[in-house]
Amino acid sequence: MTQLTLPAVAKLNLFLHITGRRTDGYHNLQTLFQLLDAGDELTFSLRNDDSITLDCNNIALINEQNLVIRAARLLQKYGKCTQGCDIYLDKRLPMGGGLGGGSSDAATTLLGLNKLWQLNLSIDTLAELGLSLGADVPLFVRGFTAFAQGIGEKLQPLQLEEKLYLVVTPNCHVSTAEIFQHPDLIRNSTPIHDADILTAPWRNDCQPLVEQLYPIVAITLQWLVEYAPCQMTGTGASVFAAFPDQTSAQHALAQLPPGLTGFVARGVNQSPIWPALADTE
Ligand SMILES: C[C@@](CO)(OP(=O)(O)O)[C@H](O)COP(=O)(O)OP(=O)(O)OC[C@H]1O[C@@H](n2ccc(N)nc2=O)[C@H](O)[C@@H]1O
Ligand SMILES: Nc1ncnc2c1ncn2[C@@H]1O[C@H](COP(=O)(O)OP(=O)(O)O)[C@@H](O)[C@H]1O
Repeated sequence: MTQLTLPAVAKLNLFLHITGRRTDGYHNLQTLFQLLDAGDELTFSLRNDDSITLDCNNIALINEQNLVIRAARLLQKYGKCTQGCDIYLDKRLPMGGGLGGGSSDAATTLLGLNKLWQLNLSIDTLAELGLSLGADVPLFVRGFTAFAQGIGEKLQPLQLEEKLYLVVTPNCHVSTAEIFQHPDLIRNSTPIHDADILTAPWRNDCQPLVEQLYPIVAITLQWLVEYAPCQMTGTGASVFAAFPDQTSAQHALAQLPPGLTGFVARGVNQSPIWPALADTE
């Protein structure tokens, strides 16, 4: 095999409760990660030398800081690999939207190059490598909808109803680091017990602060709530609501006010990367 094309799906945080702050500045949280069937796509092509290159439909993303490049270099070093690759990233997800696009791209890179370079590293090893790139990366390496604790890396798979979601992104970029550093962030929520995950009230502790700092997020939620109960995902700025069917979701999408972008996607319990990887066997 010399070439591989794989999806890098988005996630929603159906709830996000922040239960404390660790001494290293990271926050302990409890969150319900819902994978979606929509996202970016990456193509990996084997090279004869050890160079790693990135091309992308968004030229602003072609740089050494891209999580795709960082994941590829990390894996090449860890796996003592003498091969390189050319990577093409088809960026489709909004960035800085709390949809985990960068983390998902990194995870797909780890999984894809593990296969292309025939490193045979375990999923546990890839998840651990991924955690050094970002708190969300292990979720996408494992590729299942999950209840997460710790800083987001302690994952417990969950089977949820695979609902249809409308995801709406206002034209603003929310920095995850800015929100977690803010003095007004709610960071003392009472932890919920595993048994109460599906019944406890679902809310996002970052949402009140983000609505205050970025009024456009509050305005977007006010628009969406006219159609269905809605919430913010991650540290924003994207918001989402579940719809009973394609017709009603597409109808709301068609009414989007100027300045907002959106897409409809289905929640999935397992990432489509698993069947895609299996097809390459
Ligand atoms: C909080 C979540 C919920 O999904 O937000 P989103 O990024 O999706 O919006 C994620 O876990 C984020 O994951 P990720 O985006 O990979 O975070 P990282 O790069 O590791 O960290 C970005 C910044 O957020 C802070 N951070 C992140 C995760 C966490 N549990 N506590 C934190 O305090 C870190 O201090 C860091 O400055
Ligand atoms: N492959 C990538 N895709 C998107 N963003 C990336 C990528 N690599 C690095 N980044 C950086 O990470 C930031 C947050 O990206 P993203 O994962 O889309 O947001 P979030 O963590 O809010 O879901 C971007 O603004 C960008 O600077």
